[in-house]
Amino acid sequence: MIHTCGLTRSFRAGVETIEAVRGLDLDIEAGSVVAFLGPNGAGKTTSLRMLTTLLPPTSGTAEVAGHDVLTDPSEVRHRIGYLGQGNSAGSNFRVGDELITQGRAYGLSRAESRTRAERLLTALQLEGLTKRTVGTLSGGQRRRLDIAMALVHEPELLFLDEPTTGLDPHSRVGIWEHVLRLQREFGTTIVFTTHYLEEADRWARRVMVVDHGRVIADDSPENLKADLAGDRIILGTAGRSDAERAAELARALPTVQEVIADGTQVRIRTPHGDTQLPVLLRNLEAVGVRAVTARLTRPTLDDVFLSLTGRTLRESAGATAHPGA
Ligand SMILES: Nc1ncnc2c1ncn2[C@@H]1O[C@H](COP(=O)(O)OP(=O)(O)OP(=O)(O)O)[C@@H](O)[C@H]1O
Repeated sequence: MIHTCGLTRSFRAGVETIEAVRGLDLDIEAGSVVAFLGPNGAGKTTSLRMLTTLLPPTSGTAEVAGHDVLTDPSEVRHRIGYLGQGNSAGSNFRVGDELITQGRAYGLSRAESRTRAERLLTALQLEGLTKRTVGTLSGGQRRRLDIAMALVHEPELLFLDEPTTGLDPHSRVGIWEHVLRLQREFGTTIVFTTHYLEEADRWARRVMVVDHGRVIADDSPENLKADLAGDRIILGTAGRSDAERAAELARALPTVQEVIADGTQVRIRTPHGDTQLPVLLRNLEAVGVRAVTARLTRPTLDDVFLSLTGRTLRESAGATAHPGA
């Protein structure tokens, strides 16, 4: 559905050249749900804008929904839906009319536009608001209308740039449930950007971690967390010598990534904490060492970002990426 090769975009800002996207190579299959996750300025929006034909690349190629973004932009646009950051429909129109007009703009007949508008309003639970003017909607309702607008021409591929930023947690979950239901129903490919780690983790099947214009990791959230961060087991023991003995036994376990004995505590990093913890407890018991406490914590995508870059995404928030070279 998306194939890019060496996609690059730089901007000139005075004497400075900002390399916003540096050689993006992508292969995204139809029906995927893919998240671009990265700090401010990482190049997520610039990537989406190139893929949606809104911004020409400096170099490289991109084929989206079977068409080249540079030589066939209108074919691409007919096949995709795009929800930009902070989009919002005009405020004086009624919700239903707004959607019908959008359908007409895509060349649908009035009857077809109306049918699709009704179906989308129902799917996005906006049917009770058809006659309301857009300006009276809440933030979450307005964002759902924006999504309906991006879907009215039944695109094969939907790009969502920070679809839930600024919404309350309840509305955020609601929006994702709607989008993913549509995805299941129509097989739409979804590509989205987000700052919310938990959204990428929960809703995407594939996460591309972006930093300084490059993809630095690309896998399912589960694999990223297991391979790059690992679970943490924290054992409390009755004394230092018990902790040292426990650390020795932990190091002997297969696939353990890191073991630190710190006073009476032992911290263990492993990709399979849930299966390693009972084994470790059994091994401890066999040598007469008692764990006073045992805790298993699962990693987050922020732990993944930390292990890749030495920074947390939260630390990076607000920093604009101008890496220089
Ligand atoms: N029109 C422009 N002119 C100059 N620099 C730009 C322009 N658009 C983007 N940039 C720069 O390119 C880099 C990447 O920006 P981009 O908006 O793609 O990042 P992002 O990952 O989407 O960030 P955010 O999460 O804050 O939206 C940043 O350093 C940004 O300042």
